[in-house]
Amino acid sequence: MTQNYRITLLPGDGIGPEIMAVAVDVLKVVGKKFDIQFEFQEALIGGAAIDATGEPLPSATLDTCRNSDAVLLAAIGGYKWDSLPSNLRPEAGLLGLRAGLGLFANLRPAKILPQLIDASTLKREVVEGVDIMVVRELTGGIYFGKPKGIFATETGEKRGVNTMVYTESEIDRIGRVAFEAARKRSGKLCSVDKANVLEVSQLWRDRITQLSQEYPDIELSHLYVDNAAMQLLRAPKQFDTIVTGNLFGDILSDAAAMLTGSIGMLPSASLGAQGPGVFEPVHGSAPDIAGQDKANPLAQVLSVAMMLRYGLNQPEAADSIEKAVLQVLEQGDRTGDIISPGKNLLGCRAMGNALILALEAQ
Ligand SMILES: NC(=O)C1=CN([C@@H]2O[C@H](COP(=O)(O)OP(=O)(O)OC[C@H]3O[C@@H](n4cnc5c(N)ncnc54)[C@H](O)[C@@H]3O)[C@@H](O)[C@H]2O)C=CC1
Ligand SMILES: CC(C)CC(=O)C(=O)O
Ligand SMILES: [Mg+2]
Repeated sequence: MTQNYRITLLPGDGIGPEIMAVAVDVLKVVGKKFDIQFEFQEALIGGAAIDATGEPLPSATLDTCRNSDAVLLAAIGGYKWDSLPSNLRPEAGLLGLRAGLGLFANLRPAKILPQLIDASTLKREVVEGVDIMVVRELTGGIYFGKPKGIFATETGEKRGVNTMVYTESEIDRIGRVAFEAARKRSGKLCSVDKANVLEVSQLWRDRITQLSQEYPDIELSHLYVDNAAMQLLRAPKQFDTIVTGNLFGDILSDAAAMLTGSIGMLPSASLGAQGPGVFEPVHGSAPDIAGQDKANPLAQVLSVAMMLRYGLNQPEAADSIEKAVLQVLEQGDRTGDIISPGKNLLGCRAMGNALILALEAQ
């Protein structure tokens, strides 16, 4: 029986529309292959939404997303909107989407693919076999805490303020996601915080430690975030699942990306307790290469695979996409972000075409 899904597409800004076009082509082919019917509805977010409506997240966009089975987001942001007040910037649209859909858990896998071992800036023996899952809290912490703003002091000097806040329940719910993820993987969980300095991190560490009593089969460790950043580059294979707050997870997942060869390879899934998830690359809108057909669409395409696996329960279709990605890499196809002497340098569109051929040939 044909399965029907309504997918909201949020292409956003910069390279967003270029990589989204590839993702949609891939979904159409996968739909035919697995007898899945996708109904696409496109909506505005970020700079594109600001230009059209004056707001980074029009309420119509949130309604469209809520009224769908899954949301596929590319990226938002760009130089054009950088001087707007923070509540009107494209990034506010992204944060509003995450909060509006209650997407507190962001899963960011960083796995080195055998074909890309020599594309990492780290030595082969350091990265070979790396397979990390960063579980990042996504709707709390310093990106959402209050007070926030730029205020004038009594002397008239400006003072910028953001506040890192976590409640016990926010820590517990992301902690549970991470312990469960670790249980499905190798049973090791590392919690990353800054408990030597921040009270919010002391609470984080206490709660995660407390929670570990419910998961006696999971080996829990704790690291301060500065050490964790260093360890990720020194000996990344010591990590399996990492759980951390919003800001630390944002930074550590970009660092983890470079273990895999390029940030253009890393997908993510943003999930809540119920309702549609948002599936999006880890990277941003790459304004430096936008409109030049240079973007790597693979993080977006692998986010489609995460959507099929985690959002729509279509694991075979997800497997098929991941297999096609391995196939194009195996045949030597590379976009310019991946260090690859002697390989076929392709643009975004051509990489998409190669993927389609690989899917059709399966
Ligand atoms: N989820 C989102 O929509 C995110 C949006 N942003 C926004 O994106 C804009 C640019 O931010 P940046 O700090 O430059 O981060 P970025 O991730 O957009 O780019 C960093 C570097 O990686 C390269 N890169 C990123 N994705 C690539 C891809 N798929 N293929 C090839 N190269 C790729 C870029 O060309 C750039 O040199 C900003 O406005 C920022 O706020 C940043 C991160 C996440
Ligand atoms: C614009 C940021 C809030 C988004 C980001 O960097 C991310 O989610 O990785
Ligand atoms: Mg980021």
